[in-house]
Amino acid sequence: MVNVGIIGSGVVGSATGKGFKDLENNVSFFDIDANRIELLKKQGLQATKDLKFVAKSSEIFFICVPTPDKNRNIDLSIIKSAVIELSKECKDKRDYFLIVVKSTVIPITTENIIIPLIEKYSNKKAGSDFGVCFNPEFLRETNPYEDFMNPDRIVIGEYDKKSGDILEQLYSPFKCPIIRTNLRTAEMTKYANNCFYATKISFFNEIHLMCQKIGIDSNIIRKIVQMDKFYGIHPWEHGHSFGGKCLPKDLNAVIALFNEGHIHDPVLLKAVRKVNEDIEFLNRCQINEKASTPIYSESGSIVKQNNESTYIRSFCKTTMNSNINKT
Ligand SMILES: NC(=O)C1=CN([C@@H]2O[C@H](COP(=O)(O)OP(=O)(O)OC[C@H]3O[C@@H](n4cnc5c(N)ncnc54)[C@H](O)[C@@H]3O)[C@@H](O)[C@H]2O)C=CC1
Ligand SMILES: CC(=O)N[C@@H]1[C@@H](OP(=O)(O)OP(=O)(O)OC[C@H]2O[C@@H](n3ccc(=O)[nH]c3=O)[C@H](O)[C@@H]2O)O[C@H](C(=O)O)[C@@H](O)[C@@H]1O
Repeated sequence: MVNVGIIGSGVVGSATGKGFKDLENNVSFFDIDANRIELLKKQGLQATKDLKFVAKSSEIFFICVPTPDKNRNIDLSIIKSAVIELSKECKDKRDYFLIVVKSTVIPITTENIIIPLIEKYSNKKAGSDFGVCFNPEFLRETNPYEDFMNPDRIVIGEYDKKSGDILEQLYSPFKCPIIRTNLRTAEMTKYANNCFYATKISFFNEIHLMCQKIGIDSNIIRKIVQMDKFYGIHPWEHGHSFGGKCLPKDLNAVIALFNEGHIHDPVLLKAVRKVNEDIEFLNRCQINEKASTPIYSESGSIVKQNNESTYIRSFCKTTMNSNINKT
């Protein structure tokens, strides 16, 4: 039995806390919204606006506060303030404690922002006085508790082995794979998961837009495509462009058909081709770097031969950036 504190008891915090409570842990919920607290109390749960009480009575904290969008970027102000307030209340803790970030944050937030804030406001030292994990949540709004209790996998990004061991122990009743990794990999995994989902939706919507104009039901296509055994699998290590006899030519053909026919500007498929060209170009640079042969710019002119790898890499980067700006 572990003493768990939930900081931010909304969709994720409530599901997380209820789940660990149902797994025989002692869970207290904290929130700044009195209505949220009342709702949880009515469900017979230990919920309070008293952060001092939660800080004192918990050994593992889950930070589940919002990280909303602000001008198409992440707003970290809420999580920063929540972490600061919790850290202040942890100043007097004598025993080791673990802080687990479940809120979705961009890579290296936990290392560069969260941990320094905890150390500053608690006067404690990461590693010796407290541990830190980033533990992305994959539940959906529609089934939060069921999704929390039945994850496909549990990802534990750990500051150090001790932090990861403690969190893995808490998750030991779960039967799914538990992946241990570093903090930034876990943070990025969450974004990759959601962005892949979003890409698939926009991909089939792009197919839909193209098909709609020529009388094809794209839902039939989706059903056939997802029968492919490779559908959900990414067959190889990243960093290699795709080639072969068919993928490049078929991509060009479908882009040309729908673009030139002014049926739909296939922006997503063009982006797929662009990424592939950039990867190809970067790899060519690196091969040239190794072979120290001249590099040819896209216009065909020889870029000044220079064996300085930093020069070659920065040339590739500049070229790629200028190309990206063109799209
Ligand atoms: N909703 C979802 O399906 C999922 C959300 N997430 C992520 O989890 C995080 C939380 O999202 P939700 O649970 O959906 O948000 P929510 O809005 O449902 O709940 C957040 C709770 O935090 C409380 N709160 C706000 N400021 C606070 C503070 N300073 N201290 C304590 N509590 C505070 C709010 O009153 C609210 O009750 C976000 O980063 C989100 O991206 C991750 C996976 C799934
Ligand atoms: C990759 C993935 O499945 N992400 C999940 C998603 O949860 P959420 O509840 O937002 O998922 P959802 O409601 O099924 O879909 C999100 C959006 O996508 C739309 N949607 C979904 C499926 C589909 O075929 N077409 C479509 O347009 C939905 O209408 C909705 O607007 O986002 C959650 C989150 O991070 O908030 C995340 O934890 C969940 O795992």
